[in-house]
Amino acid sequence: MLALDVRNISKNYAHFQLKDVSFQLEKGYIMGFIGANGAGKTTAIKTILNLIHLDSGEIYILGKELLKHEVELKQEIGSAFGDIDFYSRCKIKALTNVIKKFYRNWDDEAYYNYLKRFNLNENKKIAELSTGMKVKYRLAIALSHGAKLLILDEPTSGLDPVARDNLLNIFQELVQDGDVSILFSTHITSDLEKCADYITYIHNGQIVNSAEKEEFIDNYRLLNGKESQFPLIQHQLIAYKKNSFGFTGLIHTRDFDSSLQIKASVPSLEEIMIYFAKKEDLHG
Ligand SMILES: Nc1ncnc2c1ncn2[C@@H]1O[C@H](COP(=O)(O)OP(=O)(O)OP(=O)(O)O)[C@@H](O)[C@H]1O
Repeated sequence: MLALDVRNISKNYAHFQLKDVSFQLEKGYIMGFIGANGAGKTTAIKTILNLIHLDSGEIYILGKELLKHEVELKQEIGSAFGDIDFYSRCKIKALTNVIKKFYRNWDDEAYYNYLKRFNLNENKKIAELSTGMKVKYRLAIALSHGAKLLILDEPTSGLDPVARDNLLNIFQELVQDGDVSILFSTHITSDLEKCADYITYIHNGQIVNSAEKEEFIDNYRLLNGKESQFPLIQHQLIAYKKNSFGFTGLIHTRDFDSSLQIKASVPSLEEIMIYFAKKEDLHG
């Protein structure tokens, strides 16, 4: 079953378009949503939460159409949106007492377990929470109302390496039973290498690729060739950099002719992103 099915969504802003974005997340898995600054991650995430209206397309969550079942689905979605900084003078305890009234499946026992686990003191004011504590508080809320789909915009940014590692471990634990699914955006590709099952890559408002992580990476090869080899392959390269020995370039695996004897390796996610950004510089 699909936890999330995004079908051909589009959104037009004056200077940016989300163009025909489609991707699917299977129930019980973690999907990393990547792309450069301004690529459209937050815009796409906001449409999935129906915080902004679509111009076209459809979104299905846990098999139900978002627009038709929004109230019901909001019970099943845990997100890290809604700025809690607004309630800075409020204590965790007081804010939770307000929030929990919105959720029919609220589970106090689970909530207190998460507070304990995340080392959160409910007598602290929101203003007293560090970035990492705020992420954990939001997660505690999402997990205590029985959310089946977590949609998180850069949950690990601003966390120190230890806190990040802890959070990624929690993500992995959450999906273990197959009931919870997670979509999270990030710029930190090592997060994805550690815990994402699927990767969706958005570039200039369009999906470049959405696939299982190993398959995603296997779509590309990083070439390291001599100057004399460059003309043989230049037109197949997604992007390249020249250096004093020759060139390095990214290519779709399907376009690579291994008989050319050019050294090829499997790129990292970071390298894939860097070369896609470079493509703009090369082709305008
Ligand atoms: N309300 C809005 N009105 C007009 N343009 C907008 C609006 N919100 C976002 N945009 C534009 O949409 C584009 C994509 O922004 P978005 O925040 O979705 O990118 P992002 O991938 O999340 O970037 P980052 O990694 O920097 O957070 C940007 O060019 C931005 O200026």
